Amino acid sequence: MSHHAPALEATGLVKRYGTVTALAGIDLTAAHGEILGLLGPNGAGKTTTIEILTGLRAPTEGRARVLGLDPVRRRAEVRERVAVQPQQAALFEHQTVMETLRLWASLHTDPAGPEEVVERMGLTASRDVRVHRLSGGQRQRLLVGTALVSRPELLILDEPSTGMDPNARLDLWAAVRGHRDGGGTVLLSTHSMEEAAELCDRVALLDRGSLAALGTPADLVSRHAPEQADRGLGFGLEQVFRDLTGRSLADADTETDAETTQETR
Ligand SMILES: Nc1ncnc2c1ncn2[C@@H]1O[C@H](COP(=O)(O)OP(=O)(O)OP(=O)(O)O)[C@@H](O)[C@H]1O
Repeated sequence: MSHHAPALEATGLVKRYGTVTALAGIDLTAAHGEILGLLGPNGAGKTTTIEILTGLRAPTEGRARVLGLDPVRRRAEVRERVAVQPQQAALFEHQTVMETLRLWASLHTDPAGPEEVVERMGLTASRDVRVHRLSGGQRQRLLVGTALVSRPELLILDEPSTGMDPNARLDLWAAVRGHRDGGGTVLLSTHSMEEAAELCDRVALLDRGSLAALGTPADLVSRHAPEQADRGLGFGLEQVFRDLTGRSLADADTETDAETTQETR
């Protein structure tokens, strides 16, 4: 096992779709046991980065490694050790929360117990509820739970808190921290500066396919926006992004708030 390699490593990643440059040369690493956030507005290249790291797409140029493995060539091994939060379509609408988690557990040799996962995701009260009756935020948490069932060394989440109300978000954050505290590594994308500031050990600020900055939230704020330090790190990160790119993350965040209202029904 190549445990000395970083948990993930991207070197000079470029991705072009015809004339569109989605990634313009990104360098990233995450250490084992770290929560690394990809923070950027819509179209910054977060999903493309994740798709390359999970082997769904090959980069146009550059190199990606997860747990020391080439995600395209060593796909089978990567799939055993890396879990990606699945899409909504991976859920069966007529199954209950527990049935869903048991089904996912049955696909792995040494799964986490569904009971433990349901509790970690704050879904105990909904354990016997069918998927089609769950709120948007509950479905999201169930999807993250299905990824946790495999006890992955690396957990990859693409905008996991979309559609969640503030309490659901706290449950999600606790589960993500729990995974890290158990030795796992987490890569997550977000367009919420608050989520990046509260949850991530280090944050990569992505803007139009380029890395604007990479560091701990506290370091980024003290280096680029020290005058904002006492207004909170989330606010500070917004200012860092604005200073470095001349644009705002907040526009993207308004969209999250609109989605969040769907949770209450
Ligand atoms: N299959 C594709 N064909 C053409 N262009 C694409 C394709 N996928 C992504 N792009 C473009 O690449 C850029 C980066 O997109 P990407 O989805 O990685 O951004 P993102 O940061 O994840 O944004 P979002 O929050 O909207 O998902 C965008 O300009 C997007 O339009």
